[in-house]
Amino acid sequence: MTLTVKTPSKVILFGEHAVVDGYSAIAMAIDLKTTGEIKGNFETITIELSDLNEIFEIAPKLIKELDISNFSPSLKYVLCATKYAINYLIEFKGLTSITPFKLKIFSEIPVSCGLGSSASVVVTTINSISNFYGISLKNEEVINMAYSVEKDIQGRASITDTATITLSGMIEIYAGNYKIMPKELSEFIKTCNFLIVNVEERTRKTADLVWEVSEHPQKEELFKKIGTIIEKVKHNRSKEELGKLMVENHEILKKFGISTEKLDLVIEASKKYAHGGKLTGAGGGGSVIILLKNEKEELLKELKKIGVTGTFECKMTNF
Ligand SMILES: Nc1ncnc2c1ncn2[C@@H]1O[C@H](COP(=O)(O)OP(=O)(O)OP(=O)(O)O)[C@@H](O)[C@H]1O
Ligand SMILES: C[C@@](O)(CCO)CC(=O)[O-]
Ligand SMILES: [Mg+2]
Repeated sequence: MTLTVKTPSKVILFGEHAVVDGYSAIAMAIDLKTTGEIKGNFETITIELSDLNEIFEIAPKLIKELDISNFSPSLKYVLCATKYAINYLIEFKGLTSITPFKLKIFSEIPVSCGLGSSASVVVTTINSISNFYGISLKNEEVINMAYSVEKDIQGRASITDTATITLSGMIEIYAGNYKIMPKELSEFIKTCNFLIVNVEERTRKTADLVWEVSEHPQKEELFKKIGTIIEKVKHNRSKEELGKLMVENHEILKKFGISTEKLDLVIEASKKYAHGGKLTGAGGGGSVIILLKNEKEELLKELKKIGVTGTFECKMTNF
C-alpha cells in the first residue's frame, strides 16, 4: 500500500531575514504542493527525488548515524529530514525496528525560488515517515524537527517556513514563536489578490544569503525598520497602503544586497500596474510577490517585456 502526503509551500509577506534575528514576520501558505509517496516491502531505505533525478539507497541500520555533510545540496535536506525523523521516532515515540521503505518526492514548487521548497520537502519527508510507521506527530513536533533540519543545513534559520507550511495558514512569527494571524488581519488579507512571479533561479544558496545579511554593518537599524513596517501592517486595512509597505520592505532588503536587477524591474512594474510588491524568501533572485489591482493584463504584458513568464495567482485561503 502506498501512503501519500501533500504539503503546501509558503510566501513571506513581510519580515524575511529580520525574523532570523527575532523580529516579526508575516507569512502564508500557498497552494503549490509537494507530494510524498511512501511504501514498504523493500530491503533498503530508498529515497527518490524525481524532480532532481536523484536516487539514494541506504541500509536501515546506517541511517541513524549518516553523515549528511558530504552529500550534494540537492540531497541534503531530505536525507537530513529522514535521519532526524527516524531518530526522533526511536527516541521519543517508541519505534523499535526500522522497517525499510521507498519514499518518492516530487513537487510543483520551483526549486530555490523563495517559495519554501526546502521546508516543504522536509515537512513532507517527516510526515511521510511518521505515517509509514503509524505514528502521529503533533504540529509542534513537526515544526521543531523541520526547523532543526533547516537550521543545521543553513547554519541560521527561523521557524517561519516550517511553521507556515505545517500549519497551512496565515502565520505571524514573533520573538521566535508562531501564532495564527488574528482574524481581523487575515480577513483583510483574504480580500487581497496576490501574484507570485517566479523571476529567476537564485545564484546564491539560502545559507550564504542568510549569512551575508547577518554580517551587514547596518543590520540592526534596517531590521528595526522592517519591525516598524510590520507593526503598520497589523493595523492597516487599505490595499493601497499594504502595497506601499511591501515596496518599503523591498527597499530595505535591497540595501542588504539581496535583490537583483531583474527583481527590481519587476518591483517597478508592480508600482506602476499594481499596488506594489517585494521579493519574497531569501532573495538573491527567486520570486516576487505583487499585490494586484485592476490592471492585471497590463502588468502581465510588462512582465513579458522584462522576460518573466512564470506567474502564479494566489489568494490567502484557509486550507
Ligand atoms: N522538488 C524537490 N525535491 C527534492 N528536494 C528539493 C526539491 N525542491 C527543493 N529541494 C531541496 O531544497 C533545496 C533548496 O532550498 P532553498 O532554501 O535554497 O530554496 P527555497 O526553500 O525554495 O527558498 P527559500 O528558503 O528562500 O524560501 C534544494 O537544494 C533541495 O535540497
Ligand atoms: C531568509 C529567511 O528569513 C526566509 C527564507 O524563506 C530564512 C529563515 O527565516 O529561515
Ligand atoms: Mg528554503
